[in-house]
Amino acid sequence: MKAIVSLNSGSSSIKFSLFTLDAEGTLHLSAGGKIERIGIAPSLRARSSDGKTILERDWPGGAALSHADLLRDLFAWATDHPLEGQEVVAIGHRVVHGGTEYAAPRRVDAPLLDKLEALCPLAPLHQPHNLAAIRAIAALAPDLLQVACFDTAFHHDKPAVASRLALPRAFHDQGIRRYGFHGLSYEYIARRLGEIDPALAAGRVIAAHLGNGASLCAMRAGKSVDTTMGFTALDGLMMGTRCGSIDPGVVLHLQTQLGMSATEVETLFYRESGLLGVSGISSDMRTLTASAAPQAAEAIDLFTWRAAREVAALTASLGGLDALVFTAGIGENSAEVRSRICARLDWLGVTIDEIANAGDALRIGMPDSPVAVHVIPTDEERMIALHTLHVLEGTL
Ligand SMILES: Nc1ncnc2c1ncn2[C@@H]1O[C@H](COP(=O)(O)OP(=O)(O)O)[C@@H](O)[C@H]1O
Ligand SMILES: CC(=O)OP(=O)(O)O
Ligand SMILES: [Mg+2]
Repeated sequence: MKAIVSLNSGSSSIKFSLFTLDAEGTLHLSAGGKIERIGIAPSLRARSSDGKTILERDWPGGAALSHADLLRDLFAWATDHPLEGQEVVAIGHRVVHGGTEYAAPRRVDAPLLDKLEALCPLAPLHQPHNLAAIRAIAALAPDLLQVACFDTAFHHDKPAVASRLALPRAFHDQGIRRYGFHGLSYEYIARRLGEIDPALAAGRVIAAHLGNGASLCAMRAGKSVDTTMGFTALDGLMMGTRCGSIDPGVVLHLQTQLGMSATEVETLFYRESGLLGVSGISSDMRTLTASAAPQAAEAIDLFTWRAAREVAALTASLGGLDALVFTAGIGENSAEVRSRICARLDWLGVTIDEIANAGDALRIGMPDSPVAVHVIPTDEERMIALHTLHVLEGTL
């Protein structure tokens, strides 16, 4: 049976899925897994579609292991365990930055890789891992179709006003503009909400992708009209290790007054800030919600305050709000974070049923809440597989 593999390298995780293709060309999940807590204490778990664990592994003392190290181990395991009766015909990848040029999934070739390589400085926590995985697979299986699916693509056609920075025009013209990320996740959420509640999906929706990277997307009729991330995945919300939006005067001060180099500022903003920097304890929300330290509470407070504030800002972009959807690692699993964000949005008509919320139910809004509130698990891997299938079929 033909199969498609999806690979999604996030900032703290590597997620992967195997989908088989039936005679009608429909995808069926066969197995999936993730390596999580990369940079802290990586662990891997993969399950078959019936929920059985097929692979479990820890890397004790593995905080220093990079995405590349862990991918190497994963590929070594995959090579030692060939799939019986399944022929992988394509591998789809999440590639975080597609720049101005790539607004749709693309078959990978050498010129494309060179163009994407040039975007690495704009996504240092992601793009290098995304491309390293593509190159590693190309070395193992040079004839295998590989497809790049861009996080930026979903936002490509958002209104001009949500794409422009208030800089002289020449900077915009050379690509210094607001792109937006987590697009595969938002595309999936838009589709899924369309299945769950088509009328709601046709309205004004804010999706909150709260993972190690975190952003919001304002959608009207399933299309992105605004988003909190911009030129890079550093903008917008406070994240696991990223500061999110920051007064540009701080950058100038760090460099001119504190003598920090550009590389030091990059490390500070991408890797040492956010939940990790404010708490001084961890970038991982599970650790912080379990901690009694006041610094952990302060980090969570700042995270939820920022998220609520940005929901209000995106509500202005939409001219009102019909639904708020939580997704990704924190959004799907942390009732406490959802509750604290929604409590700050009570005035906007976001009122939740705490019992449904505590149970991670699909619908957590009060029945009479003016704004519907949902928890929808994202599935970037399925979106990648669907795009890869379209490229395979030549329909893209
Ligand atoms: N049960 C949980 N409660 C609170 N936070 C959780 C839970 N499960 C996962 N998370 C958080 O989700 C974040 C990782 O999200 P994820 O979407 O997997 O990351 P990535 O951005 O790397 O794809 C971490 O902060 C983790 O602590
Ligand atoms: C774009 C981004 O921040 O992705 P992730 O959430 O996987 O880190
Ligand atoms: Mg992610």
